[in-house]
Amino acid sequence: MKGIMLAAVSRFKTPRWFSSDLFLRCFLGHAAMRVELRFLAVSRSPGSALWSRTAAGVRNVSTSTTLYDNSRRKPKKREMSEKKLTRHFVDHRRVKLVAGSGGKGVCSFHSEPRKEWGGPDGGNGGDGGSIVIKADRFVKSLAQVVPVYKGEDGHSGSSKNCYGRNGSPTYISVPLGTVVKEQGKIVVDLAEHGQEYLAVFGGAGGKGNRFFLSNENRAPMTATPGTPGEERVLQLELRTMAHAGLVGFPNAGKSSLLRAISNAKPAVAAYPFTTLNPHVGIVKYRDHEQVAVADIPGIIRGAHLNRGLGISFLRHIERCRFLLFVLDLSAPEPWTQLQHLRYELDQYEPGLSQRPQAIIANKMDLPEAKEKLQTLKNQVTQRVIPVSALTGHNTEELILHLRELYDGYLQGHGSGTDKPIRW
Ligand SMILES: Nc1nc2c(ncn2[C@@H]2O[C@H](COP(=O)(O)OP(=O)(O)OP(=O)(O)O)[C@@H](O)[C@H]2O)c(=O)[nH]1
Ligand SMILES: [Mg+2]
Repeated sequence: MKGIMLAAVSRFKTPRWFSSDLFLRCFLGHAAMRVELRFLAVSRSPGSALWSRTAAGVRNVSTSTTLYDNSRRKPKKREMSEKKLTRHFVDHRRVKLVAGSGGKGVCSFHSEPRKEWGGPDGGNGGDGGSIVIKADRFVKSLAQVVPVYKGEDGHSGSSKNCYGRNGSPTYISVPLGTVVKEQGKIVVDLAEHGQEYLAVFGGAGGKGNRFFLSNENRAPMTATPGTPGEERVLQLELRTMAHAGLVGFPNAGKSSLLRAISNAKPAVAAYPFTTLNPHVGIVKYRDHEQVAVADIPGIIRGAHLNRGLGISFLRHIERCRFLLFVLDLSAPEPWTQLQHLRYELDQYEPGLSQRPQAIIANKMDLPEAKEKLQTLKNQVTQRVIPVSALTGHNTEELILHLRELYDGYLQGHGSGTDKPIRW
C-alpha cells in the first residue's frame, strides 16, 4: 500500500501526468473537477486489483461541470398526482370586477406675463380602464383568476389643457371553453382563441373648466370629477371541450380506456372516484386528424342531486359532441348502468343522453363477460363495442368507430362556429 502511495506521488510529480490533467480540465471546460488522486494512482499501476474496475468503466472520478451537466439527459417532469391536480385545477370561479374610475377634470387658468385674462385651461380627466375577459388557449385552468379585479383609474387632467391619460384595460386570461355567467344566466361563451368579452366599462373622465367655457361664462370655475367604473359579479365556469366524452360509473375503466387509446395518462386504481378532474387525451389518425376524448369522473345514481362527485362534472359532458358510455361487464347487470347513466344525463339537461353515442362493454377479458355481452346486445339497439382496456383487446374497433362518429359530426356541423378546439 505504501509502495502504491509512493508511486502515486512520484507519478503526480511527472510532467507527463500534469499535462494530461491539464488537457482533461480544458476538455471539460470547468475548474471544478475533482480527481481522486489515490484511485488514479492505483488504477495507473497495471498490476493492481483495481485496474480491471477502471477498465470496466467504473471510474471513481467525480466531476461537476456545466458541460457535463448539460450533456446529461434532463429528468422527465413528474406526473402530477390526482390530488395535487385537483388543487391546481380550478374549473369555476366567482369574480368581482370593478372597472377603473375616470380621472378628475381640473380647474385652472392660463397664466403668462402680460396676458392678464388667459382664460380657463383645465384639461379633462382620462377614462378609467375597462376589464376584458379573454380566451387564451395556453391557459388550462381558472386557478390564476383572483376573486377581485380593479381596473386602472384614469389620470387627472392638468393645466395648459392637458388631458389625463386613460387607464389601461385589464385582461383576464381564461381557458377556451369558459362560460361567463351572471346570476345563473349565460352571458358569453368564450370558445375561440383570442375571443374577448368586455365585462365592465371604465368610468368616464371628468371635465376640466375649459370644457365649460362659453360666451355667457368666460371664466368658468366648474370642473367635474370622473364617474366611477362599472361593477359586476360574474361566475366563470370551465367546461371541457372534447369531441367525445367517456361516461360511466366509477371503476368502469374509463381512465384505463383513455390510456389505451390515446396519449393521456390519467390515474387508474381499483377504487371508485380515482379520477377527480376531467382529462383529455388525443387519438391520432394516420391522416393527421385528431379526435379529443375526455375522461370524465365517475357518475353514480343521484349525481344530479349532487351525490358522489355531483353535477359539477355533468357540465363537462354538455360540451362533448358524442358520448361513449363505458359499461363495466364485471357488474352483475351492466345494462342497468346504461339506464342510470342516461337518466342522470337527462336530469341534468333534457336530451343530453340522445347525442350520437356508442356503448363500450369493457373488461371483456373477465370470464363471465361473454354471456353478459350477449344479454346487453339483446337489451339495446345501439352498437355495442366489446373491449378490454386492460389487455387492449379490440380497441381498434373503438378507435375506428370514434372516427366514424367524428366524420359524421364534421359533415353535420363542421362549418359551424361551435367546433371543438384542436388540442
Ligand atoms: N380485468 C379488467 N380490469 C380492468 C379493465 N379496465 C379497467 N380495469 C380495472 O378496473 C379498475 C378501475 O379502472 P379505472 O380506469 O381507474 O376506472 P375509472 O372508470 O376511471 O374509475 P373512476 O376514475 O373511479 O371513475 C382498475 O383496477 C383497472 O385495472 C379491463 O378491461 N379488464
Ligand atoms: Mg378514472
